[in-house]
Amino acid sequence: TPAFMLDERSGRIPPPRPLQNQELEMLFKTRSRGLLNNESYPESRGDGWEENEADTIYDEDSGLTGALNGSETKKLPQAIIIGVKKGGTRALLEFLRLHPDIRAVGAEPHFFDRNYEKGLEWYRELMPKTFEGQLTMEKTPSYFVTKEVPGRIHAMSKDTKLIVVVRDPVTRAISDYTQTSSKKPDIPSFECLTFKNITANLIDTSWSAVQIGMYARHLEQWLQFFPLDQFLFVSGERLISDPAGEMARVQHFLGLRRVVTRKHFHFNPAKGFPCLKRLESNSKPHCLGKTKGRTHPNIHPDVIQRLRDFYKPFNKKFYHITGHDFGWD
Ligand SMILES: Nc1ncnc2c1ncn2[C@@H]1O[C@H](COP(=O)(O)OS(=O)(=O)O)[C@@H](OP(=O)(O)O)[C@H]1O
Repeated sequence: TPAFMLDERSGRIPPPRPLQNQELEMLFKTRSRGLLNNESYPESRGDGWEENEADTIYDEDSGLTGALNGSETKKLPQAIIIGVKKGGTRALLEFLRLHPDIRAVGAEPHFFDRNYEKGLEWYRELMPKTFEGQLTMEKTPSYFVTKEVPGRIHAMSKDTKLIVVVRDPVTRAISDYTQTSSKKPDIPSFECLTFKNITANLIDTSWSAVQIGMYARHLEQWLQFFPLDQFLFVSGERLISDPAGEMARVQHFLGLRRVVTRKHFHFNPAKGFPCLKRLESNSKPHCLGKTKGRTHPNIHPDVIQRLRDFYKPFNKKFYHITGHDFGWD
């Protein structure tokens, strides 16, 4: 199942009129360029793979509008969703794509962590075309925990707006583990992997599922390059319980009109998550694919408690730095 279909975009195509020969030619060129660009996509697309179908629709639209008035160009992103893995980054990006002033890459480019040697022009080519005044965005959740990334984004533009979707680090770790074990069913239990030495109560901080949740540590790296007011911390929990409220904060932070509102969301009780409504059609709301909102395994309560204790000082520090209590403790 494709995730959110993005044919809201078609609203931006000018009213139909017969195309001149020249325009047809331009249209053809733009489309074939688009195809080549798709081929140059990095192999790694994160696990939001099923959403990429929507991307194709979206790129074709932009080719069409661009050909008709020639004013669209590919720009480097002015805002990036930098993390965190399993925080709700796909949901946030898909919610943002409802906004007419935002265009975003569907796949995760992994430019600043894995493809940096390809250069900024390669990165810019991945971006969708935008009109003046539209924001270009991408999401790659591993940026938040990769130490080279803050300096690299700063070198691209010191004004880049940075969005971090954060989620209770214990649930996040379990979600991360659930994803890994869905691909490698033979891995040891969560309880096993959590500890270096269970009798000594020594948590294995080198296990990425544990390490990613030490948010304060990672944030300190970023704060060496960017001031705090260039970040927006989105609550992954509120993105589920109050998507419109959280989206109001995001749109405000990005300096956008509040277009995405409660009208766009429909809580799907079977899925247990908000799904998106297309306002101009009566079709059913679209939910994210089945890799989003997986059932988590039951983890031994003692292990959960030990992880809670472990994260407590990191969470406290994170609340202190951000000035926001996310309510995980
Ligand atoms: N609307 C909606 N629909 C479905 N899922 C939603 C939604 N909003 C947030 N979430 C939560 O997003 C979690 C996956 O996070 P990410 O998209 O950041 O994961 S990834 O890092 O890109 O793999 C995913 O984690 P799991 O529940 O563990 O699968 C969801 O809890």
